[in-house]
Amino acid sequence: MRKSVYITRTVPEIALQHLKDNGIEYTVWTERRHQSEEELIPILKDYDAIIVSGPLKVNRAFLEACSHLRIVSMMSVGYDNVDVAAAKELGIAVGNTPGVLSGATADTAFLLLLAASRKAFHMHKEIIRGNWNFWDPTANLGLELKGKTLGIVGLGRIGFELAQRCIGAYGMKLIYHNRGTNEEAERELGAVRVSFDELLQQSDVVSVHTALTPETKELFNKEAFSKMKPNAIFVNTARGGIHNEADLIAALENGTIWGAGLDVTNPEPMAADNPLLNMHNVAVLPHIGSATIDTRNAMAAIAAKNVIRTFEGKALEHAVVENIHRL
Ligand SMILES: NC(=O)c1ccc[n+]([C@@H]2O[C@H](COP(=O)([O-])OP(=O)(O)OC[C@H]3O[C@@H](n4cnc5c(N)ncnc54)[C@H](O)[C@@H]3O)[C@@H](O)[C@H]2O)c1
Ligand SMILES: O=C(O)[C@H](O)CO
Repeated sequence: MRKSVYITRTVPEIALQHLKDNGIEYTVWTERRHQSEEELIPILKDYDAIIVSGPLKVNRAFLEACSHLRIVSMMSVGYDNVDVAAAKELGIAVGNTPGVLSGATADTAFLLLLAASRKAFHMHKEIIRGNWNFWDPTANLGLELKGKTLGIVGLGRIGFELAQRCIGAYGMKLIYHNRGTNEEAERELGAVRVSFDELLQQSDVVSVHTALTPETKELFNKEAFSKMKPNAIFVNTARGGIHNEADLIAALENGTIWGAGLDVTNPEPMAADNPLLNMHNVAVLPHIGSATIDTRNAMAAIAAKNVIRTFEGKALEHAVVENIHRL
């Protein structure tokens, strides 16, 4: 049986090597733009599988048009752009790449937290413009993190690694809000589970690490920001849809909260004139949470192995929708 996979963006070589070693034909879309669903659907008629990197809407309509696919292999841990119920109904496996990217993404959250707390990105821009305002005792002042309270909404793999960094570096106290109890974090990091409102009220840093779901969509809105401390920093490395961007801008402009660090925005990319890009206490990155050489290699390898295992009729390395019905 012919086995072929379409890969929506250039991926690390290790993925291609795994596919070659297993006799799987592949095509890589090498242009530096994401193809639309409309462009992809006719192309995919000639393929048995797809490796997805990017914001492709793998919704019911897309899956129904491509119901011959054996697997949608996500090169990401997040799968909020996939209609999982439709994939299950149609018998299409869905794989993802959890765990291997937790450290790199936690590093990005930590970087954004530090950058926002010390206005680092703003001052970097000022230097480029030739504005060196140094040794001014009352200018460029930031916030310190030592002994402060870190509140994590969605304390899973990435949140745990961020907490380790904040506790190790600054002895921060950890509170969290989750659907369930994270016993490991309570035991190893002294985490205390609180309600969402208690977390907003008590935290000096609020970092969100849930998936984007109907429950978390715009969870951080005007009401949520209004409950936070005026010197609090909001960090989002999860998904831009979890915050309402207009409400975030207003909260920062009004001094409702102190600063923000964002690896994800709503929408992506954000407009070049977005006020967040010119705020002193805000650090923005273009969704690079997992973008290290090691991590992207590891993600690419899992994405390829999930395809290979599907063609072999084996359980996926990491499954959102298992291909078990094919065994
Ligand atoms: N910026 C990036 O490049 C990047 C990289 C990796 C992951 N992400 C995002 O980070 C998310 C988290 O990844 P992870 O591997 O840590 O996931 P995870 O599943 O290990 O952790 C998520 C946690 O959120 C909790 N949760 C889910 N819904 C909740 C709700 N409504 N209220 C409170 N808690 C809730 C879960 O119980 C879980 O503990 C991903 O879904 C993805 O969207 C972004
Ligand atoms: O979910 C993930 O893995 C990252 O956001 C990359 O899309």
